[in-house]
Amino acid sequence: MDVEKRLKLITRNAVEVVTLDELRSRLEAGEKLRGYIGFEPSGLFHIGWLIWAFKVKDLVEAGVEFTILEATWHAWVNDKLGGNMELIRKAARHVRHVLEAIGVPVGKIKFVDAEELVSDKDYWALFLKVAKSNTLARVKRALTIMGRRVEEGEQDFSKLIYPAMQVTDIFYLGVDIALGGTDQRKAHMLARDTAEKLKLRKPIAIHTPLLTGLQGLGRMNPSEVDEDTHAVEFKMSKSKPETAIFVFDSPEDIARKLRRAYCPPRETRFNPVIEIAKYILFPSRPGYKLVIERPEKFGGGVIEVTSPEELEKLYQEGKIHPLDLKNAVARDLAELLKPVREYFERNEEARETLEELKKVAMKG
Ligand SMILES: Nc1ncnc2c1ncn2[C@@H]1O[C@H](COP(=O)(O)OP(=O)(O)OP(=O)(O)O)[C@@H](O)[C@H]1O
Ligand SMILES: N[C@@H](Cc1ccc(O)cc1)C(=O)O
Repeated sequence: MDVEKRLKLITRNAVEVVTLDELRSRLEAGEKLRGYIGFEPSGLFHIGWLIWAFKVKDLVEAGVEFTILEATWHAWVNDKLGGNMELIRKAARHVRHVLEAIGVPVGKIKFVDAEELVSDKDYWALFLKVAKSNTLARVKRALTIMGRRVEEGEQDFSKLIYPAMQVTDIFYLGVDIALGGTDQRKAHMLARDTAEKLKLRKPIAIHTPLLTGLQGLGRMNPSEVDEDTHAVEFKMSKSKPETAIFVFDSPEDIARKLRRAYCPPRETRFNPVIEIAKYILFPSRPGYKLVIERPEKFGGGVIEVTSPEELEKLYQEGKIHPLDLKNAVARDLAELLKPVREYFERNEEARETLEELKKVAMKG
């Protein structure tokens, strides 16, 4: 694959690449690129995670050597699953099953448990170097990468070391590319600045969009919501199961959840139904068309939408009714997730892990 093709594949559907020039020059130099993403194994796989999972697929296809970090210790620091490591590890296995079910080439990916990193004293030596290169104020500003407001992050001291651990992960794994949703930007910027101070190579950051939870913004006005507030309060999150569609949900559950979802007429900003189409359905395969049917009593007919831009335009002009949009999105999302449901039916171990996690995770 030539450089332009690889570049296109690596960057498509991403919100930003920091920086594109660095990525291009490393590709042009013919370097073997290594990338990673970390996640906190602490619950069930929601559809927001498909966005980064599709990007992992693109990166592997573009020849990037990829590692997935199961951030078990970070989940502990972040009070997930009551710090129960056995459950945290099960949650990590659940994610691996889902990735396999949606066609991410897990055989070509290296999975690393954070336990491995922290059992090496070199990791902690590196951690101290990272910590020494940064002020407490700077680290505090990055606390939103844990999905918490800064004040919450100060509740117990362990949380203050989380951002420096995440930066240390990047250097310890020696990756060129750090992938994550836009809520991870502060960790990646901290890593880039720290790299400069420690004379290490700056990681390139690739950020994918964040899917808004089904509750939307509630009574907030979209123009009043900044990126941090959106990430902490309104993104779809496994810690708030009522806001999420899970990848193993039945078509009926998907339809029911979407019928109740926030979807104000003509408003596309932070509209989760529009975003599911834009970030998940359109990128899911080339040539995808969203076919929206209008009931007979409202004049009938079918609208075929061929791009996210067209969808946004038609919706803003009031040419698509929210309920018709919800029905079309529910139908195609259920179809997209069929292989996941089938995988969980077939694979007993995956099903058992899922059932166990459901019991704990659904309690919130
Ligand atoms: N709603 C979302 N849409 C897209 N990406 C997401 C979403 N939520 C999390 N991510 C991405 O998934 C990765 C793992 O995030 P994380 O473990 O914090 O998930 P989470 O669902 O927010 O969990 P929690 O509720 O426990 O904070 C990160 O790169 C993050 O940016
Ligand atoms: N902070 C990330 C999880 C993570 C942890 C460690 C890492 O090295 C990378 C990512 C999140 O909450 O989504």
